Amino acid sequence: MHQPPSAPILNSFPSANELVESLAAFIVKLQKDSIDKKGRFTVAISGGSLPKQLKGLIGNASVKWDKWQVFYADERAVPLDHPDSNHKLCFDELFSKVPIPSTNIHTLDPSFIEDLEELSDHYEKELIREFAQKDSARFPVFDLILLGIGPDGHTASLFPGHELLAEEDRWVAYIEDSPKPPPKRITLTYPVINHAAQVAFVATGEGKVDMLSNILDKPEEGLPASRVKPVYPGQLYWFVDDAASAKVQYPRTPFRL
Ligand SMILES: O=C(O)[C@H](O)[C@@H](O)[C@H](O)[C@H](O)COP(=O)(O)O
Repeated sequence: MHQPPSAPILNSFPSANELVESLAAFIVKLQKDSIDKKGRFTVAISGGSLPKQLKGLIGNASVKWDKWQVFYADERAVPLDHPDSNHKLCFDELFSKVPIPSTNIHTLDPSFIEDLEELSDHYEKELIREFAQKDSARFPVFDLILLGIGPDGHTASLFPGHELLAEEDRWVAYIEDSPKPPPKRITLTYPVINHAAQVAFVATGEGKVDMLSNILDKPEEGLPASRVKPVYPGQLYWFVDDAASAKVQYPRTPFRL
């Protein structure tokens, strides 16, 4: 019998520093468990303010960068050195500052950016290469997917009311009309996000306060971020600061590893 998804775990921190340090400790622990079990750690990362929140990993001797396989939860259809590129953002904020082999970072193929169908198919094949022969599951099982939330409740490039919310089959899909610029993007789909072993949202600042309480206290509204419900035994975590969670009624859990 199928178990229902576990309830999200909400960790709220009084300061930005405590959040950054706790998030790094959480990631290092998941990394160790994954490497002990499978010899690798598969992570998907989105853009926005998230890469900056990962600075607790820089200079951290416990991080085994050569065992990481990094994908982007969503990416903009632009060259890799374009100011809108999530890869450029992550590279500037994190990957240029740590000893990760460049072959462990799975970027989109910039030669396909004019053709979104090709671009997303190609990225899906990149995932298949990493996951399909190693795991026999229908969908890839990322060890960790790290996501942000937008002011309209979007996450990755899954926007309210968009047909991509109903995607049940593809691993990677494209969007040509993103309400957040730039309009052309590719994104992991819900089946992939919801098959991850762990998913963590990171959201900080009072600008997120109303949206955070909508997502956590009114999941029945079906905002894109509320639809992130990893299938059992997957677990969803929230790493937020007290400014962002000020209006949330949903119970907080004291942070522990
Ligand atoms: O490429 C993107 O646009 C992002 O992946 C997007 O989903 C982002 O994570 C949210 O919009 C939150 O952005 P902030 O953290 O900047 O608020």
